[in-house]
Amino acid sequence: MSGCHETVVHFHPGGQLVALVGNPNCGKTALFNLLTGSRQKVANYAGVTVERKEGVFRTAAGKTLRVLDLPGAYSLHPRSPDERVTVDVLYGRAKGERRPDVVVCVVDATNLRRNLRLVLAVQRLGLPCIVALNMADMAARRGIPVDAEALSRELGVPVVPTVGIKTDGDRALRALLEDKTLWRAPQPAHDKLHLDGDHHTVQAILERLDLDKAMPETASDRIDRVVLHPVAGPAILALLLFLVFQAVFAWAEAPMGWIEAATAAVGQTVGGALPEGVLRSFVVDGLIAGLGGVVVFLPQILILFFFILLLEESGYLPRAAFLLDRLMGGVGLSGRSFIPLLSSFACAIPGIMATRTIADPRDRIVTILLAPMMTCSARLPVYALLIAAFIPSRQVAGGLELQGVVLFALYMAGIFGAFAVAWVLKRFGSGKRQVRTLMMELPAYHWPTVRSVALGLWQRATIFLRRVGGVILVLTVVLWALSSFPAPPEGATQPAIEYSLAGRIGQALAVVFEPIGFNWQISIALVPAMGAREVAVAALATVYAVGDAGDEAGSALAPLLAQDWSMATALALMAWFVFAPQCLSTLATIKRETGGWKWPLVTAGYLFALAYVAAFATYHVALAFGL
Ligand SMILES: Nc1nc2c(ncn2[C@@H]2O[C@H](COP(=O)(O)OP(=O)(O)OP(=O)(O)O)[C@@H](O)[C@H]2O)c(=O)[nH]1
Ligand SMILES: [Mg+2]
Repeated sequence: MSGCHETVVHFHPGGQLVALVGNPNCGKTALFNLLTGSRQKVANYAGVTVERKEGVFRTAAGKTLRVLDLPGAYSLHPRSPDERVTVDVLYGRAKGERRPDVVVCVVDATNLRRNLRLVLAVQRLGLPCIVALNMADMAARRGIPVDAEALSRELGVPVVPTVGIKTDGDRALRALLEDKTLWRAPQPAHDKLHLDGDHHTVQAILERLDLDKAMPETASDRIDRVVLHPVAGPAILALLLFLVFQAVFAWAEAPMGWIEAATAAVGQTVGGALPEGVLRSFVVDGLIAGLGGVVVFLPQILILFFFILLLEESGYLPRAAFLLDRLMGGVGLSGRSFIPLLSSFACAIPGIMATRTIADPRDRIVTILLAPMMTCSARLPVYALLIAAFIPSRQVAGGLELQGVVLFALYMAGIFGAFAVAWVLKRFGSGKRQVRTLMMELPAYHWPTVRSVALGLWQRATIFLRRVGGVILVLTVVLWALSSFPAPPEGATQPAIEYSLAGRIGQALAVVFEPIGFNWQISIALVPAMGAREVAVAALATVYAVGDAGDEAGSALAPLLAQDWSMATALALMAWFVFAPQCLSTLATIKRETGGWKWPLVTAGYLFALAYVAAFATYHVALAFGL
């Protein structure tokens, strides 16, 4: 395509379009999932959805409607990139999307004062509009008597109660969408007053519905008195995080043992059945050693996500953001950056996308730059492998498991690294910035349902196994081939792998990596690990399995490494992985979100530099201590 003139072709797919619009965290995505059978992410904090997502709703009469889930918005004057997505759709400005035929205004029945203002603004657009009075269960439990019919008379549009977390909680909404009279031409735009006027209109409605009284104190308020307490709050947060890391090691031990045993058994059976040769090496050293080496970390990843899901669903996350706002303010970050950074513990990609909720462009860029330093779940296999090989499993001070302590320290290293960079950017960055207080909503706490946690874990397991069967498999096979060919010349004295292509490349790279303590096997493993960090584990497993021709098939990698590397090397490699931006998809996401090559290049450059310096320092300090 030529870039000369800006002709934007708007492609509007057919089918009548329903858009779900509402304040953040009112349950739009929960309803969207019920209506369309999708499984988009639902969690108890504002700003979960940052892109528009489409699904299909089939009416009883067999008609299909296209349904859009949209990011939450407080008003139709967008302040952050995610709100802009919603407002663009409502005005028909979204690229490749037509203007909705019907808007479902989702409102949180326990917070009508704020939610109704957006409804009034949407009504003024003149689009056919209906109201889903969501969280009807919560309102009933709290004794807030919202009368849907009375509200419908006040607003002049249909109002139906819904419960986003109950199967069939969308029944009334479905019935309404079936109603043909809904799909008439747009209503005339209301001529109500704007802004301040809306405030009074809402107040008048609430008074007439007898809903303007002071709310009784809720259970959430009582919990918050402890959780947000200036002393108890941070202590609880620290304890919680610490428990998570202990659990990741303690609980995973047994299931990891099973997977290891199974891998070894498969390796031996298959290895025994195949004749000595290339095919056997491919299956045993390439596939089984490589992939088995990664799959073994599934239990740890699931345990980590189990806790992340609990924190997300319970409503604790915004509290943690609130507690850390002061601390983050000290290094020039706002509490707004907390949730994007925390999401990056799963994976930097959703974390970087979540920065769309940050209104200030400079804050957003800084958060994007820091997100890859948070320890994503792809690093877990690498850390866990090195810890299992080099850190003895024993109790230290007060019954803490040393391996868990080291893992915690690695996570902390990423966080402190990010804070240090943020501080430098604040100190030497351009211009003075005013400090703003964090305005963040604290949603009501609720118990995560077993169903939603189970579903979340299932999704994580599938994502991980798909990675193993996809990118990790491909890269491992490529590495196996490079390590196996060409075969060594006649009368070769060194192990065969040293004559292979991988061996040669590794030895060439080792010149760069030698000062930080990496041998050629590590150097070669780092190359395919640019595609996905876990590949480092599969690659090491393959390189050592191929290189270790005489050894029993399917033997565990950790003891091999423990024999071959010094402690200093292992620690340096851990330090490298804290910082190294070993993930092309993250860099691609940064390019997409910032719209250019500048920021992904800056990110890659400074993180590789940091990684090298950190590994160098770690290696030499460790050597000095005689490790
Ligand atoms: N009790 C109750 N909880 C609900 C209901 N609907 C949704 N929730 C919960 O409310 C929280 C927010 O739901 P989401 O669907 O993620 O909200 P959203 O409006 O899509 O939020 P954003 O994408 O951040 O704008 C989640 O914890 C849901 O489980 C409901 O009707 N009753
Ligand atoms: Mg959502």
